[in-house]
Amino acid sequence: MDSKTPVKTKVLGSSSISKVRVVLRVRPFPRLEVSDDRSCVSVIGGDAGDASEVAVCLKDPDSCRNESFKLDAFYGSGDDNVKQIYNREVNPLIPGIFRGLNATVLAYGATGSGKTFTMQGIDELPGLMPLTMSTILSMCEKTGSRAEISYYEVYMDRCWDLLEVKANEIAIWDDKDGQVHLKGLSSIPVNSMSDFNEAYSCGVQRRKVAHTGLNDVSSRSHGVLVVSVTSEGVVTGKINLIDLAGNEDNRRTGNEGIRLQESSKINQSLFALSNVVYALNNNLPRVPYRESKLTRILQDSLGGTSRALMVACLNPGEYQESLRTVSLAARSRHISNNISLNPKVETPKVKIDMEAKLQAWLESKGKTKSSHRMMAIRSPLIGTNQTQSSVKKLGCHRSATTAESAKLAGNGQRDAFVTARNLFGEETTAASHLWEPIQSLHLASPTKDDEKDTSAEENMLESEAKLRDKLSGLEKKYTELSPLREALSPIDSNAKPNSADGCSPILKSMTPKTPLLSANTEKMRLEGTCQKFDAWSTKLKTSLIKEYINFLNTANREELMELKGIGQKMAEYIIELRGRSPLKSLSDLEKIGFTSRQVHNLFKRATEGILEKTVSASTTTP
Ligand SMILES: Nc1ncnc2c1ncn2[C@@H]1O[C@H](COP(=O)(O)OP(=O)(O)OP(=O)(O)O)[C@@H](O)[C@H]1O
Repeated sequence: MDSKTPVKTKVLGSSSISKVRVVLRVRPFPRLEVSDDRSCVSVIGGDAGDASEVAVCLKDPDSCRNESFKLDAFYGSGDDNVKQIYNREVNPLIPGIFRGLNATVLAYGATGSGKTFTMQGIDELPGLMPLTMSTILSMCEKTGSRAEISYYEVYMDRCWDLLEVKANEIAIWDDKDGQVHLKGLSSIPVNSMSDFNEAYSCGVQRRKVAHTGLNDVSSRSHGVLVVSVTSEGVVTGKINLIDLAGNEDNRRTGNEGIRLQESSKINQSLFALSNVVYALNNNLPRVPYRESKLTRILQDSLGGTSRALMVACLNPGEYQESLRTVSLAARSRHISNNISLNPKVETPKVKIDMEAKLQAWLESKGKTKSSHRMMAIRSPLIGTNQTQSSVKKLGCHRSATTAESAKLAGNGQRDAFVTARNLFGEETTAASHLWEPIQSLHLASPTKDDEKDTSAEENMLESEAKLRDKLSGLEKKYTELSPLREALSPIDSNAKPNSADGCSPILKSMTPKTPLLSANTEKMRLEGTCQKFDAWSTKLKTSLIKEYINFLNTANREELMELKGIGQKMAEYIIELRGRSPLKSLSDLEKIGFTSRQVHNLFKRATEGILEKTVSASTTTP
């Protein structure tokens, strides 16, 4: 974290806990309004400027009732308070965006409290949005990074792209890490402030505003400007700048018809926001993010992985509304976010480390690093047509007919196990060792998920057991020709059939009905064989996972849709997601809305499919 950043942060290993920072901004009274001493808000003990927190007092000028709240900073009604907020609160967040952190700045408050003035500003006094853009552009120049913007609004609980000429609704997806994905949201590169002003002002004009009894130009939607920083085509970090619509008391706005409907949607979404804050503050087991589009968007900023700054805006002449705003603001201040680097930044680092590890291992074994072999290890089938067709069959099994299976009988079995063949390669024993350093990387993800989700683990174990059983069956039938036999050759050489039925001891050891062998040496040999078989099964599983992921990364839309559980929308989203960053593990599927269990079931079905096909094909082989 930046040493200067005002965001309250506690470092915890690779991630850090950062509380939502909440500052108060008071707009001036309009010119003709009563004098400043009618202001309902004041700072207890004065504003020390650099104090770590301030106590704010809200006083009802009519009843003299007063209440105090603690916040992180106070910005009084001076003309330049937006610039001050920018310099002290927002500017320190920007370097983090270039290092892979995300941030959110949101203006919250009642209608007419100055949120749009704070975020958007006016020509003479630019708001936090243009000020942020300007700093990001100058940092891009220094670092060689690029900036892109997206701009959208949440109107009547639906999201609309503000940079598109034609109305374009966007869908929201969020993953298990709280990362929000907006499907179909456009983004445009910005190289200068004039690029920005051109695109942004068009967006501002499209945003819905209307005259109400409390504000001449009142926002009817929540507006979100996203500025992303990219380096070598990969998003490093981004900042969401959010101008919320204000809470409205409809006894005072005089809203009717569509204005009233808009107002009720605005109030509902802000109520959902207060429920989220309440749940987070009270450690409730369920945080109701899904109650509204607004809370889904804010998921990463409230209790998520992003740094967050709330600018609570007050109209000093509105006691009741100010009380409501400050009350929620003070509660939001206790929310902790678990700040971590954007995974898109972390991943290449891990990859490089693994390559280095593999290289070191090869050298220690006196083997030359052949680029050909390295490619085969990283992605056994990458770039070949065979890859696509063979892996595609993983998901096609349900529609495959017996006749098709029979047709596959000769080469079919080979095709079905192309995965295993490519995994183990020509030099089976040597290739198996090459996998050792990589195993930990690729198994890491499913294992971590398995810990979280025991049912998923059961599924996977069940799947693996079936896999073993079926492999054993095939081993019996295809001792001569089976590619699997080639793949399992080290086991074969150790475990010669020694029973009357000609089954290998491996099969006996895998079934509980098999009588125990009495001789100690035989038992040890058998145990060793079992261990090897287990190791090979695990490697095979790892290989299948890799192939499946490879397929998801390379298949076209139609091919993806042949996988059970993937419809057109999901296929399109996979293509869009992998365009930004290729899928690296099964758990990446959770980013597009699958639960951990669904991911495991999806893979399980595909694995069973390939084996079912092979077994049925095998029965027709003479
Ligand atoms: N610092 C300021 N100096 C001068 N005028 C201000 C200042 N802050 C806010 N205002 C004025 O107050 C009025 C209301 O502000 P604004 O539209 O930003 O409120 P809002 O909170 O966004 O309201 P809504 O939720 O209805 O959209 C505007 O006319 C704006 O120009």
